[in-house]
Amino acid sequence: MGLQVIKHPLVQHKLGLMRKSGISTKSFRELANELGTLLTYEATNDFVLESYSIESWNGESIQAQRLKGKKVTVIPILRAGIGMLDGVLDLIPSAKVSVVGLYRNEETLEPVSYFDKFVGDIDKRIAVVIDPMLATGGSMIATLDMLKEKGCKDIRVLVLVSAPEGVEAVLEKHPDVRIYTASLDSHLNEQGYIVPGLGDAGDKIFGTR
Ligand SMILES: O=P(O)(O)OC[C@H]1O[C@H](OP(=O)(O)OP(=O)(O)O)[C@H](O)[C@@H]1O
Ligand SMILES: O=c1cc[nH]c(=O)[nH]1
Ligand SMILES: [Mg+2]
Repeated sequence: MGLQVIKHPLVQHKLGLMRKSGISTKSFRELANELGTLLTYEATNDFVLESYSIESWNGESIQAQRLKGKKVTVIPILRAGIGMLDGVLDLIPSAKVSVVGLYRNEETLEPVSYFDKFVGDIDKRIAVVIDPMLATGGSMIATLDMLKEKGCKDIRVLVLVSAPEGVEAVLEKHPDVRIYTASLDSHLNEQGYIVPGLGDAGDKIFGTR
């Protein structure tokens, strides 16, 4: 399905604000959620509708539209994914939340799993994975492997900033997944950080830097 870079002016403006050095935890958190909302808007534009009858304000019976079909589970990758969660739930308030806990080993850059909790009917839901950063792709691939093992078929990934190396790795292993991102950045540095990137998104959201 591939990669979609969301070029919307509001997305690009907010991402620019997030890249500034010295940004406060409060501002970084607010912008991560706002971008979570905007990426959700784009990633749901093919959701299926059905018509149904309602009685309108003047007593007439009219046709309205409502969402039909599969429900959603949102999967934040801990910790940093939590920073986008409220923004996503603003648009899909009835979504169930599954959680994947992973951190990246600083030397090997390999993902280390420490927690997961999935909703029971996850195989019947559209899965929306959220994480601000897609760097080597290791954390995302590990998450997608878990979701596929649980039977997920329709999986969408929302990331604020992605690196070409990570996107290529994810799509090579999981070509059926759709990735929505605010930016495809230049490259990874020697420590595996995205350039120009955002720095350590988890630390900035939780104030641990
Ligand atoms: O594509 P990758 O090379 O796997 O790197 C990306 C991962 O690294 C960051 O998490 P981190 O390990 O810093 O954990 P945190 O969210 O707890 O800070 C980020 O939020 C992604 O989950
Ligand atoms: O640039 C990066 C890479 C991984 N994790 C981050 O938080 N930032
Ligand atoms: Mg981190």
